[in-house]
Amino acid sequence: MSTFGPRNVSDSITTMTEYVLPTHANALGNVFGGQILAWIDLCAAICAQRHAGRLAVTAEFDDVSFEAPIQVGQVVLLRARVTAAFRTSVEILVDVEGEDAPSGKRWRCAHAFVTFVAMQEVDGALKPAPVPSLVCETEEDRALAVEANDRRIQRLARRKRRDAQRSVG
Ligand SMILES: CCCCCCCCCCCCCCCC(=O)SCCNC(=O)CCNC(=O)[C@H](O)C(C)(C)COP(=O)(O)OP(=O)(O)OC[C@H]1O[C@@H](n2cnc3c(N)ncnc32)[C@H](O)[C@@H]1OP(=O)(O)O
Repeated sequence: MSTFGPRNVSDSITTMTEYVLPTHANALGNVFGGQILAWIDLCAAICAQRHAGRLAVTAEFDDVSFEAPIQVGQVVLLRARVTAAFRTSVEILVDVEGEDAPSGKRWRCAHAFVTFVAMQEVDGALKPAPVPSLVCETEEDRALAVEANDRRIQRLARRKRRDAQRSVG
């Protein structure tokens, strides 16, 4: 059972804006995929912790594909939302867009589903802790929550297969 009351999807929506500097970019002048993943992780972590009311750690990143590049001098916009809350874990969707600030032009760059697990300290060690349930406010929220259940089933099946392979090896 959750130690906190239910929370709305809108309570934890998190946005971040980053300016792409030369230190973020590869030799082509495009932002590194790994840098985008780091920003996704941070944005999702803030969102998960806002929902959970606790520290939360990254458990799994689902597949991420980079649909269009973002270049030095352009802007990266990230928006994270909770799509589903389970017992101790939440699924977060992060959408990433590029923006050319002077013209206002925006384009879709990437999206990722990331699972975070809420943690609490027990006898000096961090252990998974219950998260509040999620209140869907819109039709889109409800659709994402249904799809999140399917993704969770697949994710946990993958985890089981990995664990089984490790115990054999
Ligand atoms: C007090 C200290 C103050 C410190 C003040 C510092 C403040 C500043 C903090 C900044 C924070 C920023 C955070 C950024 C984000 C990181 O960078 S976090 C760093 C990277 N991540 C990690 O190091 C996590 C390492 N992994 C682990 O610790 C453990 O595997 C986990 C994720 C806690 C899971 O532990 P476990 O023993 O397997 O737990 P288990 O009970 O089996 O499962 C718990 C839940 O995890 C889910 N789960 C586990 N593995 C998976 C998986 N692969 N896929 C999906 N779900 C999974 C389970 O389904 C379950 O969910 P529920 O069904 O309960 O909803």
